[in-house]
Amino acid sequence: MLSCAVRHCSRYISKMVPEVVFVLGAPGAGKGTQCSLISKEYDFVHLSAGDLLREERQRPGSEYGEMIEEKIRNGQIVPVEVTCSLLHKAMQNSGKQRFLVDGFPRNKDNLEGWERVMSDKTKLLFVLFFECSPEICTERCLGRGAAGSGRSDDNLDSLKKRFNTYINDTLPIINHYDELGLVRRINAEVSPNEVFQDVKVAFQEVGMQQIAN
Ligand SMILES: Nc1ncnc2c1ncn2[C@@H]1O[C@H](COP(=O)(O)OP(=O)(O)O)[C@@H](O)[C@H]1O
Ligand SMILES: Nc1ccn([C@@H]2O[C@H](COP(=O)(O)OP(=O)(O)O)[C@@H](O)[C@H]2O)c(=O)n1
Repeated sequence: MLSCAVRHCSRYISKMVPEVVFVLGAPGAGKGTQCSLISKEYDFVHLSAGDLLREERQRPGSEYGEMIEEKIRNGQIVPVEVTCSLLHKAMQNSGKQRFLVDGFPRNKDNLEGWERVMSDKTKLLFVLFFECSPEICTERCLGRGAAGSGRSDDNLDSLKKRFNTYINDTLPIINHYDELGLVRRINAEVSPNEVFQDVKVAFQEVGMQQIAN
């Protein structure tokens, strides 16, 4: 009886595929701010590709530290092998089932790397796309820098390069998911709270319940 229950249970666990929402938008569109709000009200773990890369850059003995710093400062995208492995490890270490993958996939290399390694292991629920003008985004990133973000890329020189990368490399990825009918567009030019009201509707539409407080 017990062994039967264990067999049944392990079959159930092996069927629980981790669920993922990709969170995309220009630098400063408010991805991190919204992910933090979402993870407080929904059972999702926030995994920021940029934060994971910045942590890896700081990790003593990391073989990738210098390469990551150079890419970040120049607004370029780190090779997917590094980023995907950091995301994969963070997912496994969390022991959780639902993830907001913030700032990924950001170019063709990211997309293909994820498809090679992770797409069979996970289920993509949808792509949350925060739409915000370059002017507002630039102002927000400079504000974040002035407020002491300590980020080596919250300056005008890096921002110009980050926007070029966003337009040339990230928008085609968003268009790819749009063609698959997976993109949920959100106006990110209003206050964080107003943005979050629209975000909640997107989560409700895929059947996600808010966590009772
Ligand atoms: N809706 C908003 N209105 C005004 N400022 C915002 C809004 N969302 C975020 N911010 C601010 O803009 C900056 C960038 O936000 P952040 O969430 O870090 O963006 P991203 O993760 O997309 O780079 C932060 O200083 C944040 O406090
Ligand atoms: N998938 C990713 C995400 C971020 N990054 C790097 O990390 C930088 C900062 O990304 P971020 O998501 O933390 O910040 P924003 O540019 O969205 O404000 C990017 O400009 C890239 O250099 C990357 O290489 N690959």
